[in-house]
Amino acid sequence: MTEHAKTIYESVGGIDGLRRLSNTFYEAVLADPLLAPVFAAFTAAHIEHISIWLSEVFGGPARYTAELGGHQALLRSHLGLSITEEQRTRWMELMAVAVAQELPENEQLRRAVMDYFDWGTRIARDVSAEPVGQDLGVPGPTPRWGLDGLKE
Ligand code: HEM
Repeated sequence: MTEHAKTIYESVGGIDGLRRLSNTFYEAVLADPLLAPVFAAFTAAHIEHISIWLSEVFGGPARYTAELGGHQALLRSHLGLSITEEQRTRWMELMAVAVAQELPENEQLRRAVMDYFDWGTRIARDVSAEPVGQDLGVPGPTPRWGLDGLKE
């Protein structure tokens, strides 16, 4: 019998694991002089929304698509933020610390998660250069990410 290969979502402890990761990460973001100004409009709902998004990307339920506007809404929430490469790099550094603190000690798992964030933050940075209200067309469905990277 072949064992069911676990999704990243399952391996990190489902949405509760992703909530812990998000909480730890945003605590650091909001204390960071380079990133705090970008998140001036931050609310607690942001942590829940990112946990729901990450759950879907990492192989859990498709709730972001069903309840929060899906891939297009995710992209739209970054319009107009003008994220610099320096800010993106700091975002990654703080996320690496949160991943080391909150995720299981499994190097393959941690690397796959950080690979997703490296990929996703580049998209966020590029979209953020476009003005608020920009028509993004219809993006593909919410990406799904596994231990081997982006799934087609
Ligand atoms: C893989 C990378 C990323 C993911 C998965 C992600 C995810 C999200 C999600 C789900 C939202 C919507 C939150 C909501 O509905 O309340 C959001 C908004 C936002 N994101 Fe990102 N994001 C990423 C990268 C970044 C980066 C690199 C920055 C800036 C350095 C950034 C800054 C923001 C800001 C300022 C908002 C609006 C916050 C607010 O509404 O209070 N994001 N992001």
